[in-house]
Amino acid sequence: MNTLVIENVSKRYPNGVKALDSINLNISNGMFGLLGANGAGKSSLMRTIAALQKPSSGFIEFNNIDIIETPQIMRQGLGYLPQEFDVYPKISAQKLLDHFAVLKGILNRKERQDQVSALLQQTNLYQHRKKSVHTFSGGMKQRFGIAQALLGNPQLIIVDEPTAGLDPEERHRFLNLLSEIGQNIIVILSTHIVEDIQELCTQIAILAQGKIISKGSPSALVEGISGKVWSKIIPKDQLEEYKENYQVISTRLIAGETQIRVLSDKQPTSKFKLVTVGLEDYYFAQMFLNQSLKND
Ligand SMILES: Nc1ncnc2c1ncn2[C@@H]1O[C@H](COP(=O)(O)OP(=O)(O)OP(=O)(O)O)[C@@H](O)[C@H]1O
Repeated sequence: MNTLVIENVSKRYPNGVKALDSINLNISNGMFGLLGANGAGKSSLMRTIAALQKPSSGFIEFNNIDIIETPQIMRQGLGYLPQEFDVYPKISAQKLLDHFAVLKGILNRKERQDQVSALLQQTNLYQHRKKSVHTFSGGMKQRFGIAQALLGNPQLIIVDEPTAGLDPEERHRFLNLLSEIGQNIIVILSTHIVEDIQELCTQIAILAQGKIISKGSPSALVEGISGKVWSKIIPKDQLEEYKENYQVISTRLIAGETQIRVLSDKQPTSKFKLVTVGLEDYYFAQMFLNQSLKND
């Protein structure tokens, strides 16, 4: 079992932005989802865990090794698929993966060929191995990104917002691949898309303005607000009024009508219907409560 321990990690950039504020997380094998809006600090945390930047304070240990003191250990044992990974020379997928394998220090030719073939198979790209990666679809490129991240058998994989721009089928395929990999190692998936993590991640954390505002198993978190979210269709011009009187956590347009979802221990009025809650409701509720705390 692999373990990643993050204790009191903060990061302030030279321009004064505090991107991470006392982060504490304990992560072991499986898929871990890090959820947060744009600018919440997800990439800052991913880069810090990947030992690509040092935290301003705090402590990170991977399998009992201090990775702030010895970042090279982390960089060697890690697979990282950054947000921007889209620059490919015009050579075949197989050759490019072989090249990445050399960069990862897999110098034995036979070992390299075996790993490259196995990874192309695992990511379902073997039949496309002779094609150049720049001709691949978005989903194929992301799967290629995972193949390169898996070179050298890393025990920790970090994927930063991997599903942006993928169509539903490719997204599904990609997430299933990650979940398969997560059975034996730690996979950290950072995303602002709730559906990406609700079914596949065993543990999640929600990040807002550099702080973890909630963490746990998705089902336990969702259970915590079960029976407390109510919906109502309202005239659009009354939205502000409802926001003043109720804890409106989300608004959506359904078949041209405005539906609000409200957080409340009791049924607000007889016109409100109880909602079967999902992770998205939990996420919106947390964001709402976090914002209310800040406004107080
Ligand atoms: N190298 C940097 N120098 C200065 N500020 C930075 C740097 N990188 C990120 N920031 C700032 O830190 C905050 C968190 O950014 P970060 O990219 O970590 O968030 P994110 O959750 O990954 O967002 P996104 O999904 O938009 O990438 C933002 O205010 C951002 O402008």
